[in-house]
Amino acid sequence: PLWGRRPPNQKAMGEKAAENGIAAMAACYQRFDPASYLKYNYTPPRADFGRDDSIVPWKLARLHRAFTEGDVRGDLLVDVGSGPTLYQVLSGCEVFSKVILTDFLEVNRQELRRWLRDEGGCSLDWTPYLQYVCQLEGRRPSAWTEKAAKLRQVVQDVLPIDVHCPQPVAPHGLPAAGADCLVSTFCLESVSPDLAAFTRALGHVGSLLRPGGHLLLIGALGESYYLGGPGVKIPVVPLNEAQVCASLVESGYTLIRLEVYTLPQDMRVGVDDVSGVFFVKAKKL
Ligand SMILES: C[S@@+](CC[C@H](N)C(=O)[O-])C[C@H]1O[C@@H](n2cnc3c(N)ncnc32)[C@H](O)[C@@H]1O
Ligand SMILES: O=S(=O)(c1ccc2c(c1)CN[C@@H](CF)C2)N1CCSCC1
Repeated sequence: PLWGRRPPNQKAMGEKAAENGIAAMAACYQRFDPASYLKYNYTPPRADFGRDDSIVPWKLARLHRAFTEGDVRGDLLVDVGSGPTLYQVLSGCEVFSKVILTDFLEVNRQELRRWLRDEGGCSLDWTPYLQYVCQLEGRRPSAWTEKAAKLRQVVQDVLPIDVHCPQPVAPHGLPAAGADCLVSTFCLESVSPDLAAFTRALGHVGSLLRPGGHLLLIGALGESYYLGGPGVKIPVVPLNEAQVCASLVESGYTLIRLEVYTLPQDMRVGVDDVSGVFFVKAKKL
């Protein structure tokens, strides 16, 4: 009889709801299409190297500065939730002797491996990105071929990852000492059903980082959805700066710098409802 049953445990109900939200998110990602995603976000007008107010120069310049201003050092850089993109490690590959790329989906890991093997058939030509970062480094743009070779040389592996697992990467996938630096772009808020899950995921990825290591985090502000393919609407947890800062502190990081970019109207092209982009440099306590 109902009156004889133990009242449902609030904690168990909360955990079940969290599991359901994460499972629903994973189901969305089964329809993610790398080629469409790259086209929506990494070709003009969003990826316009000729515009001073373009998001691309803004992001690449912040990554370049963060990797080269002297406090970030070590051997191993891990990119969390790489997707099918490489721009996020173009500066880091000059600073770290080992880079590990990661993603939840095999289709994205395959896209990355296609570029790394230089076999052709990639969905996007990264040359403009390589050339731009070479210029940031004071090199001539034609040095992009050397940078491409450098990146292919330092990438050690492309591993599966699930940021909702307390141990996001399989045992022995990474050295026991952890990574010296993590970079993650547009991942955590795009795979978490709510703010609590985003904060937990931040803590989980922190377990991959050695104490004193750095986290470079780029993400969307005020975004509630994006298109991961034609008709593939993926929910995003809308964040503001204060929530990003609070989640970092709650997950054991100390904030070094947070910068915000506000998307010009003509870059709001219907593939998402993002209003801004944040760049965070933080350190694991
Ligand atoms: C919006 S994309 C970001 C891709 C890339 N980092 C960028 O800057 O464009 C989000 C990525 O998170 C990955 N992802 C989905 N669920 C995940 C999970 N549970 N753990 C880690 N990554 C996940 C997706 O496969 C996708 O590649
Ligand atoms: O900042 S972007 O405009 C950008 C890049 C990627 C994303 C968004 C925005 C917003 N939706 C995210 C969904 F997860 C993915 N950008 C696109 C051009 S290259 C640099 C990054």
